[in-house]
Amino acid sequence: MKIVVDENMPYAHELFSRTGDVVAVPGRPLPVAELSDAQGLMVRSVTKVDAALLDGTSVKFVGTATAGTDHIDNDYLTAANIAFSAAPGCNAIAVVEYLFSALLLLAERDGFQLTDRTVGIVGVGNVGGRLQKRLEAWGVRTLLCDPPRADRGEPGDFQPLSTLVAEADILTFHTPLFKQGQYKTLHLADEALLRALKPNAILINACRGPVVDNAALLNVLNSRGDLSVVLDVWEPEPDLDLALLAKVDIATAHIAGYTLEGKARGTTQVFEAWSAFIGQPQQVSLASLLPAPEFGEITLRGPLDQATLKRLVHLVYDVRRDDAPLRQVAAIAGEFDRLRKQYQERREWSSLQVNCDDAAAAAMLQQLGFNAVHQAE
Ligand SMILES: NC(=O)C1=CN([C@@H]2O[C@H](COP(=O)(O)OP(=O)(O)OC[C@H]3O[C@@H](n4cnc5c(N)ncnc54)[C@H](O)[C@@H]3O)[C@@H](O)[C@H]2O)C=CC1
Ligand SMILES: O=C(O)C(=O)[C@H](O)COP(=O)(O)O
Repeated sequence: MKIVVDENMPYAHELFSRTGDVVAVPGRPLPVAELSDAQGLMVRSVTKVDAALLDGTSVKFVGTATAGTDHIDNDYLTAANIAFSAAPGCNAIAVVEYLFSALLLLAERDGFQLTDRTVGIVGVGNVGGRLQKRLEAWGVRTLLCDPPRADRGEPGDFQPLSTLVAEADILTFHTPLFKQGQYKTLHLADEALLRALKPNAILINACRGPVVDNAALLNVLNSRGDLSVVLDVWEPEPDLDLALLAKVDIATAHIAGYTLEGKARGTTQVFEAWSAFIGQPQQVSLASLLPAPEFGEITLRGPLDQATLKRLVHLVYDVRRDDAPLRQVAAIAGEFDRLRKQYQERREWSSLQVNCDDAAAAAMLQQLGFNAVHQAE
């Protein structure tokens, strides 16, 4: 049995070779000839999976080790009787930790406390929901917009997008990319929305580039110097607009979800689905795959304020390490994807044990997702 996997998928060789012969390939462009005799195809978001890729091949199962699925033609897969599985939520923690790093940096630069700001979260699923919990644990007011969940009558104080635009100091997008339909998100942040943002607002997009109209954003930034912008995703990728990049406060190459844990979860989720599909169901323990982190344990003495939280967060991950390289190479063809393929290992906050002599600090850090322990002295 031949299984073709994206080479940017940690642990894929180790896991999938339990069930067949594994061939690792680049995802953009993917060498189509490898698929003619393959039964399984495991991709990431950079590979468009449709009739053009799969017609005439022997592929019977497609897995994507990603949360987003806008690169998958589901109608085609159903019609062609090809099974499909994604990895919902695999990298949600990574995206939330990316956002905290960015927000703590902007708060320090502009001299504000996050607890004095209102954060509007558009799309309250795996990412948005975790973001809400961690922000609220820190004492930050959130406003939530998720029309599909509101229409299903799910519990939650869901507001119209216009309310978030009017009231949020920070507006962050965590929706799928829907190009059409009742819940269309393509250019959800259009020129009118961007112009209506509050004075000194912060706009964040870490879901899919086209959810924010990038041409409109550049127009608005040319006339509104008060806005701050954090972009992890771009319209288009990989050839992003260099004029926009120059105007953005924090800019990264679609790596918000790139913790080792997040990627490994993605691989294990699709491996488990694949192994069930071929009738050899296997469960994988993430802990058995992951190496020890670079920083394993630290002691925090005294209480936890925003400045201390920022230092702690940045011990594990500081988004500036991904901003600078993008600015250096964005103009060079192929470099956006190279940055993503050769991504320096990054871990989640839970990989750091924080020993605290202050019980309240330990309790807070636990709520935020650190492995915090109260050790009375
Ligand atoms: N930058 C990165 O590295 C990453 C990006 N993503 C992107 O972020 C998106 C969200 O990720 P998850 O939270 O894991 O997905 P999810 O599917 O768990 O949550 C998405 C939420 O958006 C809501 N939604 C759908 N249409 C909406 C609309 N028109 N307005 C407001 N809300 C709407 C859904 O009801 C759902 O609650 C993914 O679809 C993916 O495209 C996800 C992970 C990593
Ligand atoms: O999971 C998603 O959705 C993402 O956006 C991924 O983090 C993107 O990573 P690649 O699949 O493009 O490597």
